Amino acid sequence: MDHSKIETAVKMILEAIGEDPEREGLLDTPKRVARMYEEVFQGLNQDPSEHFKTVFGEDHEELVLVKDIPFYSMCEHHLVPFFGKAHVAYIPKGGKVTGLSKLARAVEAVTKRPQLQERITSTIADSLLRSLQPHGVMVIIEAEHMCMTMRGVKKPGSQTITSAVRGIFEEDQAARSEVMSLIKA
Ligand SMILES: Nc1nc2c(ncn2[C@@H]2O[C@H](COP(=O)(O)OP(=O)(O)OP(=O)(O)O)[C@@H](O)[C@H]2O)c(=O)[nH]1
Ligand SMILES: [Zn+2]
Repeated sequence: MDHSKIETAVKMILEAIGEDPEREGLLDTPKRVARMYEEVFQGLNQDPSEHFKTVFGEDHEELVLVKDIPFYSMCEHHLVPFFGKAHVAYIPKGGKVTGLSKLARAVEAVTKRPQLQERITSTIADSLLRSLQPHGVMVIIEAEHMCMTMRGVKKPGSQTITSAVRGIFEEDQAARSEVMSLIKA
């Protein structure tokens, strides 16, 4: 990541809003923001599928759900945070299960970029589907968008829920309901 470019840009924004980038409290701000962007955008060069290379041979062809995975992302329209919880469910096939933490690692890789909630949801689902070829995948994300709470339409507390449903979950209403009730439990 080009830190000096970020620093120059942040200094220009501070000047543009009528601040004095040379005052004591702001002197190190461009450097801090560059370090912060390095951290919050660290998923940009990551492929979530990389995490699904850890595969165990386990004869479990029933639901696996990791729920309440906290995440923070940045809305690509306003570059302000949106954050919430991701729930990732799949039904393994052919004895291929992945490490549970890898589901959370995939969420990290996909959320730490300028993003849209819909794209996060479908990217995780499609990546899991391609990597493990399971019977089905279901990803649900619930989030609060700060561009809708602290500015603009100003609706604090509003939640956006997105889902991506693949494979067996597309036809099987009971399987979808099982996931939904476990998420709510
Ligand atoms: N679909 C989708 N929209 C998002 C997401 N994050 C932010 N947005 C929306 O992106 C839209 C951008 O709309 P614009 O009209 O181009 O920008 P704006 O004038 O700042 O819009 P307002 O937020 O309505 O003030 C807004 O409606 C946001 O709520 C997201 O993850 N998914
Ligand atoms: Zn936004």
